[in-house]
Amino acid sequence: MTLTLPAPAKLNLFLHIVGRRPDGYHELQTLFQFLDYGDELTFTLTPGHAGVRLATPMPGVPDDDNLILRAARALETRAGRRLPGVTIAIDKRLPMGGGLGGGSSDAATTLLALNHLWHLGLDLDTLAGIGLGLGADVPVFVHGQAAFGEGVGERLTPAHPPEDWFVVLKPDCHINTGKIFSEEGLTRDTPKIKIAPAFEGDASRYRNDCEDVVRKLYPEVNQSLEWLSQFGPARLTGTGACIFGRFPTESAARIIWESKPSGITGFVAKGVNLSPLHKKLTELE
Ligand SMILES: C[C@](O)(CO)[C@H](O)COP(=O)(O)OP(=O)(O)OC[C@H]1O[C@@H](n2ccc(N)nc2=O)[C@H](O)[C@@H]1O
Ligand SMILES: Nc1ncnc2c1ncn2[C@@H]1O[C@H](COP(=O)(O)OP(=O)(O)OP(=O)(O)O)[C@@H](O)[C@H]1O
Repeated sequence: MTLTLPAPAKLNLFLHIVGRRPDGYHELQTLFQFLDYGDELTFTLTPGHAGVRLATPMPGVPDDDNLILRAARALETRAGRRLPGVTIAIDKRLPMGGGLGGGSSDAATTLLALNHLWHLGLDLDTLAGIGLGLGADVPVFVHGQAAFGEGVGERLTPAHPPEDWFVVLKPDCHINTGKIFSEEGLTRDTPKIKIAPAFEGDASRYRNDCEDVVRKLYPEVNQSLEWLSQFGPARLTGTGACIFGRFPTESAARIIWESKPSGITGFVAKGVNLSPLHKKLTELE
């Protein structure tokens, strides 16, 4: 049996750092929305062969560190019994370390796919709990609904931001999340907002507290933000390196995309409040 499922990107439409936990992790307030663009994972049951293996290893990521295998193993441990073998092939489209949550999304898709194929019957809260052990962004991908995130992003309240179109640009640099969170100059004391539906539709109030530090350290990001800002508000997602601009229609987004400076990669995609993963799983039922 074979199952092919999407692992979509996320955007942090805004990202406020509101404090720091005793363990050093930063407390955030963020608005997550999914994009109808991402990786694609194909799961094939191999009952004759025990174990989980990757059919397409990822350059630069040893298999044992790959969040896909780590998610599968965490699920096996939770099940506490021998499960049919599975081979996982990956069509990797999301840039790594881009702030689009690619690795976390791959992990969430793996948790949901194997829960289905292995007939484990675990609910989304349980899967999100397992996912949180793999990364702070995994729970939102497991739940599959646009959401306000608090804590490190694991306390989620469903949200309904406008489903606009985005130009996403990937400046030519790699940003390590841990490095940004350890920068001295990072804003860490943004006052907590009372999370209100009025805030989610008001894009003029969206801000990313990592942006100033990232602009200073990575001139490529600064230049891309300056360029995209000519056409409307442009923001960093996560700790970067990707940035996004919001447009009301696909054609408006494509016109800007076509005129981007040479040497910048990226894509055009629609913001969606139901994850394409959950849409596909519902269609399978
Ligand atoms: C920036 C976001 O993408 C926003 O959605 C996420 O908070 C990042 O979450 P993530 O990718 O799971 O982050 P990780 O790769 O686990 O974090 C790497 C490092 O960044 C720091 N880190 C991360 C998240 C957080 N809320 N506070 C932190 O201080 C920690 O030192 C951690 O060891
Ligand atoms: N399946 C995977 N896909 C991508 N990266 C992975 C995967 N498994 C492990 N990694 C590791 O995780 C790191 C971060 O990758 P990812 O693409 O999730 O970053 P990101 O988009 O910045 O995520 P976030 O927004 O959650 O910080 C990579 O540099 C890589 O070493």
